[in-house]
Amino acid sequence: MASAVHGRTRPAKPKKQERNQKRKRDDVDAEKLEEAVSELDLKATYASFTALPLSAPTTAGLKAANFTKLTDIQSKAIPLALKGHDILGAAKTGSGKTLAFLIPVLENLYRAQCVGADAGLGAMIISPTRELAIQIFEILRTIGRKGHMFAAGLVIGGKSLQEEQDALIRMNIVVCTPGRILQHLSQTAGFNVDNMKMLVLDEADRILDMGFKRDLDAIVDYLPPDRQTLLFSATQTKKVSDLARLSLRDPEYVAVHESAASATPKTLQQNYVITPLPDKLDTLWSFIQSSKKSKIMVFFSSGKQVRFVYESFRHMQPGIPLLHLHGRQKQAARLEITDKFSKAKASCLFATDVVARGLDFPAVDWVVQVDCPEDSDTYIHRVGRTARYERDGRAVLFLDPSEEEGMLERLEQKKVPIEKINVRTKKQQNIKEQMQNMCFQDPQLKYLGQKAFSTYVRSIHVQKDKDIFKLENYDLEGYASSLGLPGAPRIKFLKADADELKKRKNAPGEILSDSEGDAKGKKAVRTKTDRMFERQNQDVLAEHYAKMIRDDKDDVDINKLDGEQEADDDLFDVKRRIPADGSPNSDESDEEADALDAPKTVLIPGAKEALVIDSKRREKLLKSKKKLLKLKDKGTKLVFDEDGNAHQIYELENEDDFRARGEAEDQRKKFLEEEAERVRVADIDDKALAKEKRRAKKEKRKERDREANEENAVDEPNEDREDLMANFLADAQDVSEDDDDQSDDDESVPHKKQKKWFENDKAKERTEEKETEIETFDDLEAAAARLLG
Ligand SMILES: Nc1ncnc2c1ncn2[C@@H]1O[C@H](COP(=O)(O)OP(=O)(O)OP(=O)(O)O)[C@@H](O)[C@H]1O
Repeated sequence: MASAVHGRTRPAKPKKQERNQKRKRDDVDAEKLEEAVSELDLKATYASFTALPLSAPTTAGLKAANFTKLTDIQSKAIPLALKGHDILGAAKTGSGKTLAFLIPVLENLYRAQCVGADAGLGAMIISPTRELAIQIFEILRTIGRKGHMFAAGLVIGGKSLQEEQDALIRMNIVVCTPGRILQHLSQTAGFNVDNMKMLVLDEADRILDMGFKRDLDAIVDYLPPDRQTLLFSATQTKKVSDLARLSLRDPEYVAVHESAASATPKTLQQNYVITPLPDKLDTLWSFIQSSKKSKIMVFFSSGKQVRFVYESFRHMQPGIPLLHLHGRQKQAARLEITDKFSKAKASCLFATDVVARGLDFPAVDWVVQVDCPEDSDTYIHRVGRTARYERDGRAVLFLDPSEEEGMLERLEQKKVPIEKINVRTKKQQNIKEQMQNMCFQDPQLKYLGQKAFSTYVRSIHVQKDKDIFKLENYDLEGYASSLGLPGAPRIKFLKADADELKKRKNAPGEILSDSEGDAKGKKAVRTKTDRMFERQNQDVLAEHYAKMIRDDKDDVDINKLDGEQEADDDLFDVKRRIPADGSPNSDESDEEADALDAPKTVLIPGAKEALVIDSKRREKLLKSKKKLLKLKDKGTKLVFDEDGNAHQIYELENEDDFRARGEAEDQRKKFLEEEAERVRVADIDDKALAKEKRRAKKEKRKERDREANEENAVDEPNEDREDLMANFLADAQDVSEDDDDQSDDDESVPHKKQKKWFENDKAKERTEEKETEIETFDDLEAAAARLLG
């Protein structure tokens, strides 16, 4: 079989004459096979591949790969599919569904002689993830390599569109992801799907759900309606709406395990442990410590958690190789990790649901679900990464006490047998202090912890099944502390969630800021802890802003970031000095850290009273002359006469002297007249002076404008400035917003322009004056943004 991987074609090229001879043989074979297939008895049970009317190349390929006996789903689905039926195939995880659709694809195209560039695309196999598409493609190559002439390819993105386009127009079979194939359907000239005979959706329920709905509907619009459609999944449904969307023709529902006692493999042992959210990492660490010789997959609900736990556990040297995988890593890194994990004997892979479905890692011993899955289907797919094809496997689910009842009910409805177990107290280790120390010493890690916290909280917030996930039931303060954070980060929810938020206004800890309240401009009450937290994270946020202008992607190694930060340290130190002990958290202005052991009393010269020194802040005050002046007595202003005698500014005149000068009333009148005249004269002078000053100022301003105009004549157009600033600030302010998890992943603010336009020297001077005091979160953002300038 010719194969085009990522757009590069690697044909196994027989000579032309040989090819023609082979074609003739295949034609004859195809006719015979057609006859044999039409005679297939659908009621019979086919135990071995040799019992099926399969082409010589497929039979040889299966044999070479040591596939001899059919699994249940293969035995039921393959004969139907060979006969051209549409199929809804449902069977447990690891039961061999991939061959159940790949064999019919090869065979049906072979019999139809849909081979060569002229034949166009014969079959499209869609997978929800790139990893799964690659795996399917590899199996297709394995069983197709013994003499099939099809051009098969993988179209999953991550490579140049042009390369893929060139290969795609020659393909007979394509394995693809929905987004990328849709792009080609709409953009690739010469990509002909008019003769397409088969459409296969692996993990069909996933591809049919909301996430892919638009892509899939658009793809189907391009495809010929008279094709054969095969849908497979371990959690397949017969939803009528889906059948209509795909215009299935009398589909056969093949659900081999429907009558089974459980929806999961018999060889899988499933347990759950009740682990309050703040203890989850302790339990996970303890588990890993006691399973160092095993191959383990650990599931989390977000990539941020995966990264944080991976980085922090790595620091703690668990004694087992750790790997991590999530959707925001580069494709090459993802492939390398899946490859490493496949080959590993003992290893622990932290992952998101990107590897929950379909992936066939050999010999996984344990699946651990640290974060409760969103529904029972996700649970089934996750645990299905172990106990595959008759092997044993174990799975353990961590449940917060509040999740227990709801989740167990859902699992029971889906026929998932699961039993409670407890962690041995002797084996349970407590790593909270270590986590805190690590976050304390490493702002990068603390930053990741904050992101992990906020993505977790958001993931709970958006969960649909509120019988399981009720945000107010979780101990979020405790959770933050277990991640090593000094307090629970404040989290903004989207405005659309306002109703939900209203219900949770009285949630414990008051850590959730009400976006509705924010929208109305109401200022939330900031507690002492809030202020402390905001201050303690200035380094981290500043680094985050810095990262926004770096071409950094999410999978950047944290050690590398550390290295990069070293170079930037001076810059950040100016704004926020790390105390001598090196601890970024021991900010002198933190109220908590402010208290002294015992108050002292100090006498300040000239002060009206003794000063009690009961805090570090007051102690610091002693060192500032300017501030001390405020406490001192103001003193008395005296004037000296020509003889050097001191007088008060206003001294009472001797009464006799006063009377000698005439009547008091006359003296008053005279005084008023003289003063009025003096004021009038002074007024004229003042006005002249003010006029002169205004003129000079105007002159100066004109001069400045002239200079600025000259500069602008050689610079970039002025109007860009405001836009750039607005764009940059809009991005920078989104620190606590995540979700998408994208804020620190897709930073692409143009560095050069920002630097150039962010602020001029004058503005810098002005802002530097202002930036000494950082009181609010806005101040903090502004300060961090200024650092970038
Ligand atoms: N007929 C067979 N004989 C021997 N091994 C088989 C056979 N069919 C499949 N397998 C093996 O069983 C394992 C699971 O197969 P496959 O990945 O197709 O399962 P699946 O049902 O698609 O699982 P999931 O629902 O998780 O996607 C693979 O390692 C595969 O090589």
